[in-house]
Amino acid sequence: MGSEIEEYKNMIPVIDFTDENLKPGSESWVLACAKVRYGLEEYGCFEAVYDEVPIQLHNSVFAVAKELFDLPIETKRQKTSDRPGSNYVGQNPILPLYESLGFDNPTSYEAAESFTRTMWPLGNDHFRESVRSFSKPMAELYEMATRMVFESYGLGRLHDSHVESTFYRLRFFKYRTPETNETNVGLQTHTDKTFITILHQHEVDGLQIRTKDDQYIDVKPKFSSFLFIAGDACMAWSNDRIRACEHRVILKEDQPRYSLGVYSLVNGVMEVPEELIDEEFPLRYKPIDHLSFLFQFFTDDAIRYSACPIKTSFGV
Ligand SMILES: O=C(O)CCC(=O)C(=O)O
Ligand SMILES: [Fe+2]
Repeated sequence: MGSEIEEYKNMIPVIDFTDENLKPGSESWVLACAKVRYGLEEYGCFEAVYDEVPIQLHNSVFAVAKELFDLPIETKRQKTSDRPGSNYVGQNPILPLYESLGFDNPTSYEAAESFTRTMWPLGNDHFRESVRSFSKPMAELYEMATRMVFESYGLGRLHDSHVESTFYRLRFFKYRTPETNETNVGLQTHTDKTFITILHQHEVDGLQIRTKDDQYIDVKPKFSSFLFIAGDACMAWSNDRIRACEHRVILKEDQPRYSLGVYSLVNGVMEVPEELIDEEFPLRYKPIDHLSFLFQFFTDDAIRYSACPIKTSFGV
């Protein structure tokens, strides 16, 4: 196993979740757990290949994403919620190319229908069902991959309760093409405030990951590939063993870019598991209330613009 891990040094690991031999406890499972952990500790991410999203579904979810962004701005602004970070973002002079919109619990019929009706008062079954069909395999991928993360630290016993307290948020992203003399930065380098984000790109590339030694690696769009990214909450849960993935979007092509993010957010309070505390990693976080962290991040500029918001909120 050691030598197989060696092969993954200096590149973002790729794990094939479609592999039939990938059953919990099998040799390939144990190897995949090691790769997942290596990817998250070294880069804050890994690439998951998962063909439960066939190309037809990939195409239809991006076709409806385009339909969504083609709606008038006033319609997109109708999406409001008291949950932090779930409103429409766009026409922001600091991020002129970027627009983003989404909703919580995308696998649920009621939640998907309610969002769809906010956007299309007469309904849009194709939108609702494409989004639900895409979100279901994303939830499966999330459960399998987080099981590997937990098991790689000997914390398999905590995984079921993690999944029970997790909910998902689906967000659609659009970047228009820059005009002459305009910036080509779609999104500045940042970490996500999520536990995990699963990113999926369509045709036009632009996503880049920042490495520990300040290099940027391009992540190419592939229809059956998903980038599994650790957010600030995962970093804190792991007591800083896992890096929150720093990433950005740079527009290089003369076409609008679409992408999708499936966010995982955790209800209730997470504590750093005692197995992750030792001399090298003494306890670095108080119990973390993820949703109150999100609320603080979006309402308190002192936290939002601090060097590491989750440490400002919950560091010991
Ligand atoms: O568009 C992408 O691929 C990434 C979007 C992103 O990083 C974000 O919205 O936090
Ligand atoms: Fe992000």
